[in-house]
Amino acid sequence: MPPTFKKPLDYDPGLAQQTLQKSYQNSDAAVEARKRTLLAELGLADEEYELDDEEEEEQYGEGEEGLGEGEENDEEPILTRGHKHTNGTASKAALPSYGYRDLFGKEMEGRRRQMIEVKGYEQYLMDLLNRSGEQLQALRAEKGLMYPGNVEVIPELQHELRMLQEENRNLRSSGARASTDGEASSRGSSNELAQQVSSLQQQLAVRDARLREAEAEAARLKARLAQAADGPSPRGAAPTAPVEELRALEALLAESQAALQAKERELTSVRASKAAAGGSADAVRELTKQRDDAVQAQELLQQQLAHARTDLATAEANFRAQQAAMAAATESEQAKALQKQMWSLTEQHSKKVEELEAELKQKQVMIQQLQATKSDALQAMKEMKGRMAAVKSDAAAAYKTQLMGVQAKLDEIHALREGVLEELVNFQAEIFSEKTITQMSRLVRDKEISRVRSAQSDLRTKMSELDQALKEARDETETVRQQAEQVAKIRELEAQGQIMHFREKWRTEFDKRRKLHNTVLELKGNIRVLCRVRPMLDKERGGMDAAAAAASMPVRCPTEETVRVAAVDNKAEKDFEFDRVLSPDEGQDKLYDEVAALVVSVLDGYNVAIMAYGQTGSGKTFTMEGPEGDPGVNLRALGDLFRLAGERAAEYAFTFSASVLEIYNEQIYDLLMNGAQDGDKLDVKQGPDGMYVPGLKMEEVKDMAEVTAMISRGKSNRSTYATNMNEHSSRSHLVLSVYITAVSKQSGVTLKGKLHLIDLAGSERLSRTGAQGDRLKEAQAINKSLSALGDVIQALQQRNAHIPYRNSKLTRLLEDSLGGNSKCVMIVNVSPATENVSETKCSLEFASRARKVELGKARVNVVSADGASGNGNGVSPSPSRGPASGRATPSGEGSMSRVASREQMTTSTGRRTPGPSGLSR
Ligand SMILES: Nc1ncnc2c1ncn2[C@@H]1O[C@H](COP(=O)(O)OP(=O)(O)OP(=O)(O)O)[C@@H](O)[C@H]1O
Repeated sequence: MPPTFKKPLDYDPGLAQQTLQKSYQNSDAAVEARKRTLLAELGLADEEYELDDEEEEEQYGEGEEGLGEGEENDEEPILTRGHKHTNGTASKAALPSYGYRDLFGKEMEGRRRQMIEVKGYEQYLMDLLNRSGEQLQALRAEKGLMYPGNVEVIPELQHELRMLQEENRNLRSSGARASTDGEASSRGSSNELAQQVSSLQQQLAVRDARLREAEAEAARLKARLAQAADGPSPRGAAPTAPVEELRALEALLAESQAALQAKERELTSVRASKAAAGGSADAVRELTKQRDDAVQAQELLQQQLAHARTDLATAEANFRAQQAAMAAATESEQAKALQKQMWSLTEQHSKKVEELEAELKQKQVMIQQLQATKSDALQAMKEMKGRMAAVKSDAAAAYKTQLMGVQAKLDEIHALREGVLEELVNFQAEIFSEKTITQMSRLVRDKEISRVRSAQSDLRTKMSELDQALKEARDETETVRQQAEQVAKIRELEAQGQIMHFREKWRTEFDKRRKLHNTVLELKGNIRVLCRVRPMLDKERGGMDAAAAAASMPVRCPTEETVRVAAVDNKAEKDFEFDRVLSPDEGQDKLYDEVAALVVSVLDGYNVAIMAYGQTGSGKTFTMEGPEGDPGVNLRALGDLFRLAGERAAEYAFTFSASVLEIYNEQIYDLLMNGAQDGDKLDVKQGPDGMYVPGLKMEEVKDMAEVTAMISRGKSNRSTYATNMNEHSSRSHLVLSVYITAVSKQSGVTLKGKLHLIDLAGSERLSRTGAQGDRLKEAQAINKSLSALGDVIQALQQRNAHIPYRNSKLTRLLEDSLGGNSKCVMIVNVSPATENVSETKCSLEFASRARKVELGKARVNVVSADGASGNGNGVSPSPSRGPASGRATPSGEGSMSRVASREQMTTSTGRRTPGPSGLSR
């Protein structure tokens, strides 16, 4: 009975068929050889038993049919017709019956076929195992050692196969033995044969059972392989319909095999019963027939199974093809989507390009139009210019011609008038001569009179004509004048463009000049010292005229930077050098010219102090205030500031405010406050914008009128509490302060400048005054503040770490004006009188020392648009705090370099003389 088996993966039917055929051939050859041997042993010629398969089949069929159909042929030997050397009738009767032999041959044939099938099946199994092994190796190589158990299964199967092969060999040998035994038993009884057949069938059953086990194992392996191959794949499951069909067929095959086994068992039992009953050939035949039918049915089933496997292989191939197609379809769909996207992008891009091109074209058209308009405008301008030039030249020519005509007419009229006048004169002469010489006849006289009257009438007519001509000429002149005005207006319009240009240029130049000027001042040093020698007063001349008095003055000004004090009281003549020395004949304007630049820098956000120093009567008040009609620094400075602020009004919004205070006996008085004040109450403090006096009245001023009114109010308040104004003014310091805020209209940046204009108290020495009581107290106070000023100047000069600003109200107030972020001018006023020479020398020495002070580079007080304070050079966040920033590094590089340059300048000119080191007054 052929074993049932399942189609392995990649089953090759061609190879199996080849193997099967080969096995058949080998088996056939072996069986044939055995047959021949048996026939030879039986004494039968080959020819007698020569049957081809077809004949044999036919004979068997007929025989079997015959066995099944007719009872009379029961004993007829099956191989009767094979005896060819005998005729039909004679041989049947003459030859012995060989029925067992035929039966044996048939059995042998059946066994032979089974063996062939088994051998083919073995081969197939080997093939299957080999392929499975290869697939397993490939899978293991691909997946790693995922199914190591398979490796163990294959050797087991191989071992089992070897066992089966061994059994087959045994079967063959037992078959051979059975043949031998059958030969022997052919001489004996059919029972033995039946037993042998039974035994063989049992063995076959055992073998089939094992084969089924092997097949089941192979199926299990195949399933695991299929699982290993399909399981991890995400593409989907293999088609199940052909597999199910295959399984159904296999099940059918198994049933048929079971049925076959049952038939065989039945046959065995029948044979056994036959043996027991003495044999029943009919029953055996019947069973044999049934078995053959079953075998045929099995073969049919196997064919169906093969078909099913083929279908399965086809389905699998289709499935793979479908998977590949699906993958390809997915890829092609993606490609299509991408292509679609690309097309859409390309379309969008093309649209955009088209839009841009259209826009570009529009722009080009616009540019062309604009160019055309521009060229038209240029052409029109050109034409206009030409026409204007023509009009101008025409007008000028016409004006000239008309003027010449008018002039000619006027000349003519003048000539006529001259003629008429001459005639009149002649006529009068004639009249008078007639009166005196002869008596004219009345008639002649009347005639002459009428003639004269006629002439007069003519003259009047001519005069009226001339008046008319003159009027016309005037009208023409007016017309020409109007035309000339029009031409002038046109010229003015033309010039305005140039004016704007020049104004801009001027502004740039102005800014440059201002910056350069500030730089020059900075390079010169921050305390500039000017010396002013006042003229001799009448009372000082001693009866001398101005020229003689000037010639006798002990104080001279040999150069613009030198003042010379003559030798007096056994002291040698001495020269003092200052930044500028103003001689007695130099007026207020010259002095102001020297400080004007510093005054202007207040508008740029600098702190500036201008102080007049000198003994009483030396001209300090004259310099700062000035007499009526000849204003001093104060009013000139304010006038200048208002004027410049007006000029810069386009760029900045300026605010002016001012205060007037007095320091008397070390107390501060607010001169803008009416009535008596307690001077102790006002003190100097340091605020965010620098030094200030809390409670001091600051008034906003908008013009010079307000300033003048404010100053005179201050003076008036001062005089109310000062019993003797002249003496009082000599013993107090007067400070006029101007605070300017400039907000840039462009950037919003605020500049804050402060100007102190100080008329100091008289600087004469205490010993010289001989004061006592209140006078002594006043003198001591003055001495204290001026001494403090001297100490501050000395400390600054020596670049001390500590500057004693707090020693007096004056120095405290000037702290941010004598500091590093300010500009300071000291005007030392001196008297030229001989009796004042000693004090003059003291003042000049004091001023010389002050001139050596280097305050460091001045800084602008800036408040940015967002309110943050700063300064021009970024040194200090609070520029007004002089001591904190300006002198924190008194020996800083900038300061040193400036000193060096100044001293170098002094050496090169050789005119500077170092003053005494002490500052005592
Ligand atoms: N440059 C000058 N030209 C003409 N006169 C002058 C000049 N300087 C001063 N004087 C006159 O000298 C006199 C004294 O001047 P002034 O009062 O200004 O001195 P002072 O230093 O202010 O005195 P005090 O300290 O007492 O105030 C005045 O009569 C003044 O007119």
